[in-house]
Amino acid sequence: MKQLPVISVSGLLSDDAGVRRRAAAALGAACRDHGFFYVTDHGIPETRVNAVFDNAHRLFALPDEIKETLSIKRSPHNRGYVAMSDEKLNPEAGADRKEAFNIGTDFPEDHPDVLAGKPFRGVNFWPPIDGWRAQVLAYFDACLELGRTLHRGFSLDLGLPEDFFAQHLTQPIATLRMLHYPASAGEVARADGGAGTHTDYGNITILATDGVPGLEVLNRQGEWIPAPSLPGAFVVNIGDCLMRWSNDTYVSTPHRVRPPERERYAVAFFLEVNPDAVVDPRDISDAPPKYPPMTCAEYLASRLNATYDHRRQA
Ligand SMILES: O=C(O)CCC(=O)C(=O)O
Ligand SMILES: [Fe+2]
Repeated sequence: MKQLPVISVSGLLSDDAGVRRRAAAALGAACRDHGFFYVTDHGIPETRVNAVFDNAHRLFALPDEIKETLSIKRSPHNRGYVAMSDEKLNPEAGADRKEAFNIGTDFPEDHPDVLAGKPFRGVNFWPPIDGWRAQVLAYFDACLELGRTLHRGFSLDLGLPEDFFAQHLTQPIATLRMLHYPASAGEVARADGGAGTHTDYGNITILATDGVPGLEVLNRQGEWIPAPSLPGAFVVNIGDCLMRWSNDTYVSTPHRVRPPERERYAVAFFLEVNPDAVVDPRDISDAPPKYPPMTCAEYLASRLNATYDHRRQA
């Protein structure tokens, strides 16, 4: 494979069960064979995607003092601003040359789960920019809907009841993450200096990138192939949580971001499932389970703790 497969999701929305089943089989083949693919016909308007990039530009242009008031170090719930070099996606390689901003599933301050301090159930931090919150949440909701549609396809493909994942996606852990990579300015740097080689942690990631190259994916032959942005398409990849759940039927695939020649922006939507959902390979596979059952929140916390110094110190 030299190029990621392209999967149209329109068939997953058909009223005809046969059409849905065929669309799910094509999706499932991409999840088994590659774990990384483009998704087209997803129904999210270009204006919505453009608006979120515009808001990412406005956010990262804020002065450092303001971004620091929104720091992820003030949130036990993985929300807020991650400063340049504060993250190591590949802990063995060193710090990533990028800054990021995380928005989680939006809860009010007085929500019972927030008051109880449940993991990943916190308030978001909002930058002081007009219209920002509403536009970003609209994009968040659109990605969540697409994520639910894809999970209906996974259920069908995996031979489960079509609503198997829906019950675990009522109030999932989900993170919309804006990313900004500075121009490498011609320095010789690590091939994965923008984002260290890693697999994603959750069930799926829905990624939009601007036209600047940088993302690369490790194919089954062990070669790094570029994953350039394709107009109108998202890049979707399987994360480790769904790989575990499916007992390795679906695969999460290593990827990295090269330090880009020009500054680069990307917006990733990481979709997990409800925090208390038990991720148990026996739900999906009859083969001997390769992983013990774990809740989604436990699994995600274990992965984030390995990525951020501030979480281990807390
Ligand atoms: O910037 C990108 O294209 C990908 C970023 C990524 O892989 C991640 O944040 O998990
Ligand atoms: Fe990633």
